[in-house]
Amino acid sequence: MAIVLIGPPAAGKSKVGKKLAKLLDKDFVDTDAIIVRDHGPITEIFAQHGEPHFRALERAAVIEALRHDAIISFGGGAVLDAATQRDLEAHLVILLDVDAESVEHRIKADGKRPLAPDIESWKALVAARRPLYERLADRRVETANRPRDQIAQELADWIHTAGEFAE
Ligand SMILES: Nc1ncnc2c1ncn2[C@@H]1O[C@H](COP(=O)(O)OP(=O)(O)O)[C@@H](O)[C@H]1O
Ligand SMILES: O=C(O)C1=C[C@@H](OP(=O)(O)O)[C@@H](O)[C@H](O)C1
Ligand SMILES: [Mg+2]
Repeated sequence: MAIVLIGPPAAGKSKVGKKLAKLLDKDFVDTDAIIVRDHGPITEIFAQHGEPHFRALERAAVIEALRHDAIISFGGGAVLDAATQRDLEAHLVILLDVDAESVEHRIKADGKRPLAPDIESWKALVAARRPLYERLADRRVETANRPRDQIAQELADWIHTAGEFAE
């Protein structure tokens, strides 16, 4: 079983996932990193081939990632795929969440998300996905105004206590 981090763009899935993997001494896999490794920068994929093509590459990255007994950070839209939604039933799924006010400066700071270049598009994207994120998650963690180390440590403690992650 893998531990999968899902949630809105810039919630911290990639950064917290990496820290969590270190704390649990597990491998770390990021679906966006697989896509970039095999196909180049995400902004270029969106610009040259559009979102449906990106989603197809992302589905393949999800299949590869879920083969690993690892901490896996999904891209924010990976859960839109129906087959991925079904696959997640076999794994521990954690929703890293954040509100619009807190995420605004994070988005401005990196500016590399084609579907959420500004806070208004982020809000619309996340409002549409929120029911899906909540339905798929076994646990939800708020990340606003909290350091990433603290979030990762809380998750590691919970996973150990719950004993839900087979060693
Ligand atoms: N808990 C946090 N507090 C403040 N900034 C954060 C936090 N988590 C992530 N960030 C910042 O938000 C941006 C997105 O983080 P990232 O891990 O790439 O998110 P995701 O993978 O969910 O899109 C980065 O610039 C990161 O430094
Ligand atoms: O929400 C989305 O649709 C996307 C989120 C991004 O990943 P992060 O959630 O890691 O930023 C990346 O996969 C791509 O830009 C599309
Ligand atoms: Mg990410």
